[in-house]
Amino acid sequence: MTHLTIAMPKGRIFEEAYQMLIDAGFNLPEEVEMSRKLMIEIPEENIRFILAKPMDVPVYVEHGVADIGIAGKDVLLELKRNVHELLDLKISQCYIASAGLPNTSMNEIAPRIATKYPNIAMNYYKEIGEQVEIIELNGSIELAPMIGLADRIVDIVSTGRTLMENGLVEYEHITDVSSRLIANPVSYRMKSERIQEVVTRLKNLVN
Ligand SMILES: Nc1ncnc2c1ncn2[C@@H]1O[C@H](COP(=O)(O)OP(=O)(O)OP(=O)(O)O)[C@@H](O)[C@H]1O
Ligand SMILES: O=P(O)(O)OC[C@H]1O[C@H](OP(=O)(O)OP(=O)(O)O)[C@H](O)[C@@H]1O
Repeated sequence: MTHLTIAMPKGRIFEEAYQMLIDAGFNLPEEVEMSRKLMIEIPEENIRFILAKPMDVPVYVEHGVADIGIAGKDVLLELKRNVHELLDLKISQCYIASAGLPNTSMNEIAPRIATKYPNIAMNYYKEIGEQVEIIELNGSIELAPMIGLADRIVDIVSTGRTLMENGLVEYEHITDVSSRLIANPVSYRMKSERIQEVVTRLKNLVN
């Protein structure tokens, strides 16, 4: 059986994605999420997992140190790495939207947009013909309009609870997001049978 290295995102996607692999019939230990280990060998399946920051998964896959990986569509759109997108796993579903304080219009001269997705935000405002100033943050994006740092944010919305509890409203729905199975292009050719088997087994669960 060909060896596979799989890059998994730590954090909120991990548990659902790992459970999906178990449901797909892979013989994996149940207690892995309790561990602090970042590299886990599963000799029974000839699989090695590496546990990376969600934004770093496509980097490991593009460089070929992981053959396949699981990444949010938000991360793929933001980073535009050279990886193949094989399957929409339809987990961690959410969307990217612009939001701000209610009943406010954007400053006419270079409105300020706070986001952890500078490329997605820039492309969106370019498409709709708005010239904006991007303020890049790493988290707690909703603070920016409340404290007067930005006119709008571009961020993930799932239940809408974070917006609501911080007195913000959604303005534009930008794009839908879910987690995707991705592959290194060379691995995809060299290990096609093994990778295709993973795709087929996961596809049965998605449909
Ligand atoms: N509220 C949410 N509901 C559902 N999915 C989400 C939500 N927020 C983010 N996601 C998805 O989960 C992925 C990982 O998010 P997570 O919050 O675990 O990490 P992160 O905030 O990007 O990284 P960090 O480890 O720096 O906190 C995102 O790339 C996105 O696809
Ligand atoms: O619509 P909701 O269900 O409230 O989810 C949306 C929130 O979830 C994410 O934040 P996260 O928990 O990852 O925190 P951070 O980005 O501030 O680190 C996202 O950046 C939103 O703030």
